[in-house]
Amino acid sequence: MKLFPNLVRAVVEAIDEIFHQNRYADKVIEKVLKSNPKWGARDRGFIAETVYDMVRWRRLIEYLSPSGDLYHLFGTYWLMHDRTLPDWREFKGLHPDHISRKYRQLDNRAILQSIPDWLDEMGSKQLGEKWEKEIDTLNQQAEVVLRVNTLKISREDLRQRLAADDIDTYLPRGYKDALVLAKRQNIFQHPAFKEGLFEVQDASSQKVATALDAEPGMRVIDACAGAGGKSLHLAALMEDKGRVISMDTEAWKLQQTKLRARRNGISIIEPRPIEGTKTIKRLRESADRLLLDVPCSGLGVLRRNPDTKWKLSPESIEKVQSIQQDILQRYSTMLKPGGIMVYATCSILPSENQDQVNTFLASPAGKEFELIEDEKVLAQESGFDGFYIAKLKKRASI
Ligand SMILES: C[S@@+](CC[C@H](N)C(=O)[O-])C[C@H]1O[C@@H](n2cnc3c(N)ncnc32)[C@H](O)[C@@H]1O
Repeated sequence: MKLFPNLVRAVVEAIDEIFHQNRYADKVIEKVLKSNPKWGARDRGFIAETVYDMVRWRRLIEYLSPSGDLYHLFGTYWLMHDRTLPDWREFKGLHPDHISRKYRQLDNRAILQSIPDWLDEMGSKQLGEKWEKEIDTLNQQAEVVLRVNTLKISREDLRQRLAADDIDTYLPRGYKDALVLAKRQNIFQHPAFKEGLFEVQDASSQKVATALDAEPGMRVIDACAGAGGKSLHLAALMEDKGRVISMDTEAWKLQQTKLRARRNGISIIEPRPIEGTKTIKRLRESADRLLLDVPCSGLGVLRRNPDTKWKLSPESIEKVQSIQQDILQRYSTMLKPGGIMVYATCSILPSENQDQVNTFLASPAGKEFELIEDEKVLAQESGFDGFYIAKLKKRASI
């Protein structure tokens, strides 16, 4: 594979901002790609994938590199993939045999898997023998999964429409609205996206709305709706009949939900920002179905957001866990007696998942609830993102 100086420069500049100025990888990549509209799809793909992969393998690269020089870091990354480096002045001082010897002698799992020590300890403590394979899987690149908007098109028809443009997809077993792209590409450019025929949503994430068993005509609250991925899915499952109240403390995210609903041809979504405790109290016992897709560490979606590894800390995880319990305690009051509530995270840590549900069930706020079932979705077993989905029922009043 030939390296082009301008593309390597773009990668190195992006890495500088992400590693040294602590900026978010997706934002930096977006800015870099915008800076040169002449780059074609292959160049863009090279820059984006190389930057993400270097972010993913940051700790290992820094360990193996002879120095912290950005070109040395890039060259080390390149050599780690058994590729050869061109004879550029910037790569002087890099020796493939030194790097491979250092790699062969390495037996520290946290460095090999390119994660902080505290994360390796936490994962191993909470997931036991499943941890090693899980972190290994979470270090691989994710596939691109589409959720077909069944309000507008069937899965088979969308598949054919994409195939006509040489976009091959496969049908993953057990996910009835999902299509997986055979090859990674920027699918947002396709006209079918602009027509609202699909959304990009991982297969594990597609299980969340399905777990609510929402029916047309019901009143559903999605209490942590964000940009609305699950609200859109819920509205499609409800055939755009009834009401989906999409709430979030970040009102700007709900603007996205609104735009996406329009593109999807959905009319039943009502965005409602959470302005304080009153917003919740006003909706007491008003929902047939309640989704709590709570903020979490995001450890189940590391394949998609590799820089999460470097942004998290034991303290930030502890903080998000207290928000999760607070949401369970206060928001569960919005469910009608006899209704169903789903608690979901994109984390694989029991402390954010079943432990939270058990704490809730043992508390006064949880005494009306019973756990119907829960699913601990590990990336190593599903082949998709790591998730947790618990389905609870509130006893009907007598
Ligand atoms: C996992 S994300 C939601 C993703 C979204 N459901 C989707 O499918 O696209 C969690 C969301 O919870 C929101 N959030 C954080 N604290 C909250 C709180 N106390 N009440 C409600 N939402 C909150 C965040 O702004 C974020 O959008």
